[in-house]
Amino acid sequence: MTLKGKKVTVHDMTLRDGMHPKRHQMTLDQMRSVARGLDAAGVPLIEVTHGDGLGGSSVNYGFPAHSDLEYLQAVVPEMKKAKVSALLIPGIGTVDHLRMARDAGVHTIRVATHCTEADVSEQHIGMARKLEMDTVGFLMMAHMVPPEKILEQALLMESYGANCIYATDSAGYMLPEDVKARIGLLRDRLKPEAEIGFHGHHNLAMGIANSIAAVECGATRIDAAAAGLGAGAGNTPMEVFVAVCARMGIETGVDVFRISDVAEDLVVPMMDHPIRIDRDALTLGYAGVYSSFLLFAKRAEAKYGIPARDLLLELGRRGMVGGQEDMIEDTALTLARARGLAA
Ligand SMILES: C[C@H](O)CC(=O)C(=O)O
Ligand SMILES: [Mn+2]
Repeated sequence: MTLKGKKVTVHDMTLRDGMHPKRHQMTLDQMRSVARGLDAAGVPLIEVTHGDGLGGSSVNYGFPAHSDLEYLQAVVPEMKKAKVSALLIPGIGTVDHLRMARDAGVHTIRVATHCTEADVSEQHIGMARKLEMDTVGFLMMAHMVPPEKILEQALLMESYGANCIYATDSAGYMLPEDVKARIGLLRDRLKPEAEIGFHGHHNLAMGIANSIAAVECGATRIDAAAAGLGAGAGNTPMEVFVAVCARMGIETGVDVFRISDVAEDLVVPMMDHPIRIDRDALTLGYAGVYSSFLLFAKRAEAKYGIPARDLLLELGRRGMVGGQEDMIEDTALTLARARGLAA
């Protein structure tokens, strides 16, 4: 199938999903300079917030170096062409956060729920539409249920007013056929004017292949991060995705060399550890575990002596999903006791 001439909106994740491996400690200067670089490279949409979205600052998710408002105020006025988005998980972020983001100049709001819980997004999606924002429904951990369930949940979000729906591979578990089944069904059954998006994680090195599969099946928004800076083994690496699109004739409007310079000169130097498929990140993708659990599991390994890989496998067996971060330590303690490592 030729994708020549297809237009794709590349949505940058470096400054939001990339907050997970930075333990939400990016400085305002880092946010500003990366955002300026992305804008100059032609990236049209850039997400900025705590890794867990607006209001994520908490014991459960981690305290950031700056508030969401400070980050937004640092980035929004710097943008010449790019628009800024914010993620919001109902229950973590409130409608007051949403209004704050809109007042700070946020253009796109992405209301994220677990893939079976779209019904909790009605109020936030409805409010975003009332505020005339570009409103996206973001279904997380979309590998956990069949495509028909994703469609059911997407239709709910669409009925609340979302103009774009994402299937989100939060665990980096999906293979291209899994992506095609979900994106293809959404494209067939949502309104023709609804956009479809895909958000990938690179834990099985499928970020690019899965994103291209999504485009083949009708997705027009693709998430990616410069140098892949994101949870787990990172997001789909933006500079690679843009280069592959250029080779295939898919139009992103992003300059390959400028975005690779952003990745190399600005993002790689600010990594606290290499974003790569180490054995723990691989386990996320292999066992279908939420990517942002990675650093929690590594910390629990250091504290309780339970290998992060064993812990992640157990979290996968228990079907733990985003929002259950407190259960990681609890599970580590249970395993440590069972192995005689803790009283
Ligand atoms: C809050 C999560 O990090 C959202 C996300 O990027 C994902 O589910 O993947
Ligand atoms: Mn993600």
